[in-house]
Amino acid sequence: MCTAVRFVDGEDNMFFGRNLDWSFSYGEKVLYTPKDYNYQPVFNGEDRNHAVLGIGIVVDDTPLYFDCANDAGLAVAGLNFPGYAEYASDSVNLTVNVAAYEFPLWVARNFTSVDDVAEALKNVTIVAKPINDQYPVAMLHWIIADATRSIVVEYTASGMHVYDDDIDVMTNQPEFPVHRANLINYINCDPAMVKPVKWGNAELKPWGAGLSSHGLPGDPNSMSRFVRAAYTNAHYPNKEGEQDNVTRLFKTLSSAAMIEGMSAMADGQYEKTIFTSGFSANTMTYYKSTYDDPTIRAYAMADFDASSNQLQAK
Ligand SMILES: C[C@H](CCC(=O)NCCS(=O)(=O)O)[C@H]1CC[C@H]2[C@@H]3[C@H](O)C[C@@H]4C[C@H](O)CC[C@]4(C)[C@H]3C[C@H](O)[C@]12C
Repeated sequence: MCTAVRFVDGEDNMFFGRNLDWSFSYGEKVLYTPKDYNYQPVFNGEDRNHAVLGIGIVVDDTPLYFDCANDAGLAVAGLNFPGYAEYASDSVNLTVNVAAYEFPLWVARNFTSVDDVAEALKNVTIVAKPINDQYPVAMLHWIIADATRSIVVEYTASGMHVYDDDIDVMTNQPEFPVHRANLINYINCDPAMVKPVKWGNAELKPWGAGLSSHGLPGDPNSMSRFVRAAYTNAHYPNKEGEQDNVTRLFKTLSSAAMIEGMSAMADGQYEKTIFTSGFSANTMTYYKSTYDDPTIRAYAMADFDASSNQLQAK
């Protein structure tokens, strides 16, 4: 399972991040695509040359991003959506065709705001074309975020769906509107300290903090993680400065992280949070920690060679 969140600090700097929950790593690294990299979209997509920084692998000299952000502060992450995602089997005339594997790169190379992406998506076909035989098409949906808002993009049998994500969270199946509606089941949850009550002659006193959020789901399934991440993200107090906001980002994501042994996949392998990654538009920096190395490491866009035309990995 995967979880993504977005928030802004008091000065409207966006922070965006995700947990990548899976049973194995693909050997992903922090990957920088300079503006002069020769990106050739597979179909008729454009390249407007924004520099891109994120997490991914390089296949056939193409950066395949799991999540990334660009030099304009626009970020995108792909999360599993099997059983619901259904891309077009071939390109469609008179539309902009984007292969599923290049979708995050196409978004980050071309746009400066969520509004611009949402407008462009009105005429986009996402095509089920694998990059090669080794990597089958991944069935995903995406969250796209900037300093103003986030959207969720789902391409299903009924075509393109773009949802305004006013809760700034995404996980996996089912569709975004189901997650959004399910939150109503938890509107009783609240961080306030519960006051003592009387039931008849008995005085009942809380035995500590936390009772008012009783019922918040603690299990790792996708709908429960959505509720938990939404609750944590919405109630975390505003913070000032880079360090406290990066802490906020990683702590919020840790509330929905998967611990090895909690949940097995169909093949019997346990899912775990392989890595947590995040982007600060405040300092244009990517951050990453892994399951085995929880140290949060920083990768500033400025530390890569912007004048090169070569992909750079760290
Ligand atoms: C497995 C990852 C999603 C994690 C997730 O959402 N887990 C949920 C588990 S569950 O189903 O809900 O149980 C996804 C996110 C991004 C994906 C990768 C990116 O899309 C980039 C390429 C795309 C290629 O088509 C396949 C390899 C790949 C390298 C993908 C492998 C895998 O599908 C990734 C890594």
